[in-house]
Amino acid sequence: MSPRARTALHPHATPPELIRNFCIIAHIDHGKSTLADRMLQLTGVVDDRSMRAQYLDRMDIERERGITIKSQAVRMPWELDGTTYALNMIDTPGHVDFTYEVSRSLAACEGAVLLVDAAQGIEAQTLANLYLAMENDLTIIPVLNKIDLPAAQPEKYAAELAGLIGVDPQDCLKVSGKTGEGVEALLEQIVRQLPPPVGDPDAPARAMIFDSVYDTYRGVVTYVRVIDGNLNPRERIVMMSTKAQHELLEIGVISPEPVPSKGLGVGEVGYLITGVKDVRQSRVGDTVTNAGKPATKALGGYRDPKPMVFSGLYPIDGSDYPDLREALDKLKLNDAALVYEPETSAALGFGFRCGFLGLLHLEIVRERLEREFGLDLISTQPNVVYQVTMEDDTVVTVTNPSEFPHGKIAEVREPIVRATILAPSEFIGAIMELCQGKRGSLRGMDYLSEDRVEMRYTLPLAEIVFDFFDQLKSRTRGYASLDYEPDGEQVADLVKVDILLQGEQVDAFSAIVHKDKAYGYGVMMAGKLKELIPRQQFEVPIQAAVGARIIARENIRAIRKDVLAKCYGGDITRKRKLLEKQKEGKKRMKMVGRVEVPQEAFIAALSSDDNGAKAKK
Ligand SMILES: Nc1nc2c(ncn2[C@@H]2O[C@H](COP(=O)(O)OP(=O)(O)OP(=O)(O)O)[C@@H](O)[C@H]2O)c(=O)[nH]1
Repeated sequence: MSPRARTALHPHATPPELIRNFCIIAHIDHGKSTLADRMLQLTGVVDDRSMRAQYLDRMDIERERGITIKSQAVRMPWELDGTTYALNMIDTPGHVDFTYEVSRSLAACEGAVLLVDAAQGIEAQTLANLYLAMENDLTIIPVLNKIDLPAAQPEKYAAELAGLIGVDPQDCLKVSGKTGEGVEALLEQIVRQLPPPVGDPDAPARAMIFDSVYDTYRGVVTYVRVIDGNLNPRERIVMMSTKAQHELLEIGVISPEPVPSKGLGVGEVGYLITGVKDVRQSRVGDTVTNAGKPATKALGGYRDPKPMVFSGLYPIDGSDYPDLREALDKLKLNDAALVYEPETSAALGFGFRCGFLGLLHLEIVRERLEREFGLDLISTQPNVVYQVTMEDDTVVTVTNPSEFPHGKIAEVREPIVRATILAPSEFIGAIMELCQGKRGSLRGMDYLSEDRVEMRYTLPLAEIVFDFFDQLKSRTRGYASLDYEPDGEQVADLVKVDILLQGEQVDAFSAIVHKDKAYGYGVMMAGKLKELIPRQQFEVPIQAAVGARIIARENIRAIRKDVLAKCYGGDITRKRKLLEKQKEGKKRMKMVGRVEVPQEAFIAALSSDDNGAKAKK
């Protein structure tokens, strides 16, 4: 049956009692996307011929990295006892940076399949996602996955999982997303155990926007979940926060490609197209209603995500600045957690200071900007947000080291997180050592089973966002898992380290670091720049300074590069040509005071691979 024929089963909106909205939540790599693939196949939404692994991971980056970044909603028919139900599945990302996507998806569902790898057991994000689902009052179906693996211990982990959510171990379903074993039984339980959506079909329409994307041909495509009433093609709709009115050109469901329908009713999940090109018209979290019979009260909306890590993004070619602005506007539509505002840097020119949920988020945004919009970008050293209180009680919020105030500072506060680490108990010592080195303090520790512990720490965000996860993995041979959430701020001994070239400060290289690490940063940066900046016609000192105090120094020795040296005697045109060529080369240089710094030196000095700012996967 073609997708179109299937929706013809319900030419108008599907009655809510035949709808089940669910998501799959799990720790990263526990097999959500693979299970989703099997469901698409079993329900006939994707035929065997068109099937490819990770079907719903539509972005190239997702497929290459094998991770889910965006949530995806898809509708699948499933027959039970002679009745055909519409199952709306929302596939969600597992990485801690994308928890925001997960929480939005959860708000669109009545139930969650909690998936646990039967060879690994419960991990840190299993817990984090479970708590999110519980906060949203979702019905939870516990499922052990990968039972085909020889190392699987479904009985052991069923007991762990059952203990966690307070059910009988017998009630944990056992499946293999790879072989398909147990997946039909799971689909049946989704219909039986999850409650159908409730809403008032006769009330004015209210639909929640949970995602939107920009399509070059069709304009903005908005994904909604209908709470009350109906939305129908050709009627006029209103976005409640902006009061903007549009005509609904097309409305439909994703199954697995967009399929137009004759309307969406209570509990349904689908998409809207109004032909609008202005990306700001469709705000995630906004409520859509009918213009003819508008609702008076908007739905609750989502909590705005708070960016945790900031970095400057600059086009390598300064003339790409307007393109970068447009690209950010479009990307923002598909990534509500991204924030940005224009900034200028003496060294890098015009760019944007952008806020991200974490380093992986930064990496993904940068990669999407480069790939989807063809931009070449440079990103500056990432940093967290600091609150600086001056002695006269004024408070300065610092998202960029160059904003760090001069003058009399009373205290500097940095963000901290509440981290949960799950690991086999033999690694307790190694984990404690790592956390202490990162200025952490232990809040508590519990045994989940006799050989697995949960350790809870308070840690500075700045210590955790960079290489913490890599170090944790290497010290625990890959067995530990980590999750964290913001937990306020603390006073810390922080200083700003500046890098000076011949006495001139280079803003792009300044960093705010803990006092004990200032020296390390200064030596590292000065050493790196010495390698990267070519010799000039005079000696160039590179210094690292905290305030007026120099903490590290390197020297680039002088050289006199006389391009005319070889042109003895010689004719004047040849000389001119050589001088022209030298001028060309200079265009790609940035001047810092009298020092010429090649663009490549900035890129190399700030490249994340070298400064230890590698994102965790
Ligand atoms: N043996 C076996 N391997 C599986 C099974 N399900 C998934 N895998 C493998 O586990 C790995 C992770 O699977 P994914 O489906 O990509 O995991 P995910 O949870 O969607 O990952 P994220 O989207 O990044 O959160 C892949 O290598 C899969 O091939 C299973 O039932 N059995």
